[in-house]
Amino acid sequence: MLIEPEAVAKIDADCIRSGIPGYALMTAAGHAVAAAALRHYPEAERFVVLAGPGNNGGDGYVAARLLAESGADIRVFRLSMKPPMTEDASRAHAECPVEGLPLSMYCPRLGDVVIDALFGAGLARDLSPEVSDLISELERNRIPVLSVDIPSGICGRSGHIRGAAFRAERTVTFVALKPGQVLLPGREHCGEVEIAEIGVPRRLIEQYRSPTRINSPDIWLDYASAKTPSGHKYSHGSLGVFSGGATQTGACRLAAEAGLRAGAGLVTIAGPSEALAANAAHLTAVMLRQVDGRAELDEWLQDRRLGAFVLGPGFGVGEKARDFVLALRDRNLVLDADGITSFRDDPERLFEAFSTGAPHLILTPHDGEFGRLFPDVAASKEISKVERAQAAARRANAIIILKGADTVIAGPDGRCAINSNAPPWLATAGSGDVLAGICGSLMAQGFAAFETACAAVWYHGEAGNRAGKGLTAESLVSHIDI
Ligand SMILES: NC(=O)C1=CN([C@@H]2O[C@H](COP(=O)(O)OP(=O)(O)OC[C@H]3O[C@@H](n4cnc5c(N)ncnc54)[C@H](O)[C@@H]3O)[C@@H](O)[C@H]2O)[C@@H](O)CC1
Ligand SMILES: [K+]
Repeated sequence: MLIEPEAVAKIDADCIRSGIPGYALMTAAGHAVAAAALRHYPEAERFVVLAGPGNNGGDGYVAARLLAESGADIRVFRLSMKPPMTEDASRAHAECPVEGLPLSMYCPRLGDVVIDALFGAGLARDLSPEVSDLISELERNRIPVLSVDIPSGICGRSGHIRGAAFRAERTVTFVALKPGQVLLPGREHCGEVEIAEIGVPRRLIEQYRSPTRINSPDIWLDYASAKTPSGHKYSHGSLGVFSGGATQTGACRLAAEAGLRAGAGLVTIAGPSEALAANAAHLTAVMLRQVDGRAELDEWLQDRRLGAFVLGPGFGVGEKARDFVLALRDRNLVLDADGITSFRDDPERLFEAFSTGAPHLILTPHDGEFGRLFPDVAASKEISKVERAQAAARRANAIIILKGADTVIAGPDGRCAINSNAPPWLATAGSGDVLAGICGSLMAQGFAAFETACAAVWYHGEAGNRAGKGLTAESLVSHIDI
């Protein structure tokens, strides 16, 4: 479950209305931070709490008090020497026996462990040059940082860096993860994340559950494989994959092989006559069909058992792609690579074609392709990757798989998932073709489009983990296991 940073204050207020004082939450938060510091840094020579003006700083003062009580050497440096901005933080400050000094007086030294309690959910603007210089100095001296709630400087909503951000070794967060801890670059700045229970009742948290989730199998649980031993090959789904010309057939074959591995009963590559020989030389279980132009395509489409199509990998950019896509407007379609780029000059033509009915188009752009279809959305730097994908999904009435190390899947109804199981080595040539094939396969097997996209991205990541560091697109296919 994820919660948005804006929900933190609302949860606080609800707790107070339920008779749970804010200071009790802050005390529990401070306990969790102090315990993590002692548990993970037994070798620390001194703990240095950097305290901000709000409740994040308040958590820091509580942790400082507890660490002092445990006998640790502890220093506190304050961003501002004015009284803290909230009642709870003021109380935590008053009860802290360690005198706080101005931040400018802190000289990092070897053996320090920094507890970053400058800003959390309340970060509202870029960090000041003073803080950003300190961050650079800590990095230069390799001083370990434990962040309270979220590394200061990371936006909890988007994962973007506001001017600069701490690079924590560990983060102790409260209640639930925030999107900015799963999206890049925020995820990398958090280090190991620990979610501490601080006594907020589950029913209150549930009310503020974000429609954005971390991608995991419970999203597509309802689609547990319906295969039976007696099942006919068509009942497992029939997938069509379009091939490009004679010299560009590898990509469609990767998608087709991935589609078979992902469980489609029948996979057919449809390509122009000039590509038949190249495809035939490499295929065994995948079927082949000659489809040169629109007439042959229309004839093939008479076969209503074809449950989904993949168009794009190696297809070539141009009018033929546009024409084929429009012919597929009432079918389940995964549009990838060249298929996406073909609509760069007139994306509305694509959106219009798929504008009605339940979403049955999956678009799988990386950032560059995304910018071709949604230039205005891509250009707005303020919005998060989640918000970009959601805006695009609404406009296109499609499921968007916005690829990257933090792939985001969004549907037009606002549902969204952030994927986090992909290893870095998954970013290799042909990897996207494999993903498109898994998507097509699952749609052909009867998964709805959003669940298809979430499952495909996740299984693709799992295959990448199993294939290991030396992964090629071919070995990736052989590790698909659904
Ligand atoms: N319900 C929860 O989840 C709980 C949250 N708690 C803590 O409360 C935090 C949120 O507290 P707040 O809402 O007070 O917010 P913060 O403590 O993150 O910061 C808010 C203050 O910082 C100022 N500020 C924001 N960005 C700045 C910048 N770049 N430079 C200078 N000043 C800046 C704001 O004007 C405001 O005064 C959480 O991150 C967490 O640490 C805990 O105390 C326990 C309960
Ligand atoms: K922080």
